[in-house]
Amino acid sequence: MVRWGVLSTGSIVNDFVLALKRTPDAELYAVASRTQAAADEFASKHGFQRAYEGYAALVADEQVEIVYIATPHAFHCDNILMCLEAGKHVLSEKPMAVNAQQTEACIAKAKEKNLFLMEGMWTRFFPTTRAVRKAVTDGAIGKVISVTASLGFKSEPEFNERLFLPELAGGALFDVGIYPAMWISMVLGTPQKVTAQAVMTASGVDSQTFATFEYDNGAMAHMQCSFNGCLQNEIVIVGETGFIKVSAPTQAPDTYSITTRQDEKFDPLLQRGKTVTVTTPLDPPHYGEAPGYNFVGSQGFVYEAMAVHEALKNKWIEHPEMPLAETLAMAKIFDQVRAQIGLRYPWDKD
Ligand SMILES: NC(=O)C1=CN([C@@H]2O[C@H](COP(=O)(O)OP(=O)(O)OC[C@H]3O[C@@H](n4cnc5c(N)ncnc54)[C@H](OP(=O)(O)O)[C@@H]3O)[C@@H](O)[C@H]2O)C=CC1
Ligand SMILES: O=C1OC[C@@H](O)[C@H](O)[C@H]1O
Repeated sequence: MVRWGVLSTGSIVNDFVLALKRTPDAELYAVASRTQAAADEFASKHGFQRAYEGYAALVADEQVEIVYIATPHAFHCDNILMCLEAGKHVLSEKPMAVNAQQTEACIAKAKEKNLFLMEGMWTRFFPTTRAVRKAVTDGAIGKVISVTASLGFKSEPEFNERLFLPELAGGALFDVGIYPAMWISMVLGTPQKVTAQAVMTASGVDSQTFATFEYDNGAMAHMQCSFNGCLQNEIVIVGETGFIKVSAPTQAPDTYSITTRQDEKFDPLLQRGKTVTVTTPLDPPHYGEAPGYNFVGSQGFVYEAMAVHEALKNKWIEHPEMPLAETLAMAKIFDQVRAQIGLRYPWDKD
């Protein structure tokens, strides 16, 4: 069994824990909150054995093997370092940290302590994502020339204040932009050049950011994220001999289609070819019909939790499907995007 501890009692921890209950070999051991009352309530709702006031108290518990961190973005780095220092493996919600310098510090500490660390890019472990990655790697659509990826929804401070507060590292880029950015990164790797534009809120975070990634091999990608409205929420990967579309919700995908040249009659201008659509239903299968979850597709956290268990069993300090180098590379790209769009947080130096 893997003894899990979770930091915070917020919206996503609820969903993660519901999925953990369905993950083989997961033991819901401890929860910590800023207040004892919230920790107690969460523990009794979900059946945790220990409930702690303060994150440090949970981290001091020797029985905890791995900690799932789901605090606001601004605290991830401190939380991760505290856990690693105490000898705990860590799964941190996205983004791992709020700039490249912090991300580097977290990765260095994990390596120093020989402990597992991963940014919670749960999308990576869905069967659909894995199938798309394999199709691209196997050359099903030929050399990739472009990726367009978007994720956006209408949000207001009333929905969740943290999304709009600079002191919590709010903004669309970190909250949702990281999903399309990581889809692009999975397919094309790290871009050589990035150009970005944004719409800013009165509170000083980005409510919408669009960025273009350019690659030395001639490929290009476009990333869109928004709190101002529902974007297409689709991934389109175009290769020289076909294309792949991943349907919404692309952060928790269950469906993709692949269109390839069927034969000599393929007409590129008509975009017709042989299209195969593949759906891998979640369990429970339907979006919006998973009782108790706050977010669509959260049943799919099982895949991420299983990947973490696989890593721990094999004594890996990182998972090959969401490697630390990729997290760091994207943190560096996001530093550039933030500089270009003027997204500054209180701790940023001039
Ligand atoms: N993978 C996914 O699908 C999703 C991932 N996320 C990620 O999860 C993380 C948390 O998001 P979410 O659950 O929506 O956030 P919430 O605002 O719902 O919860 C955050 C929790 O962090 C704790 N916290 C500690 N310090 C503060 C502070 N100063 N202000 C507010 N809360 C604080 C609180 O728990 P307590 O009081 O118990 O200590 C709070 O409940 C983020 O990294 C986010 O990007 C979010 C949604 C979906
Ligand atoms: O990761 C996330 O996915 C769903 C969004 O609603 C949420 O704000 C974000 O943190």
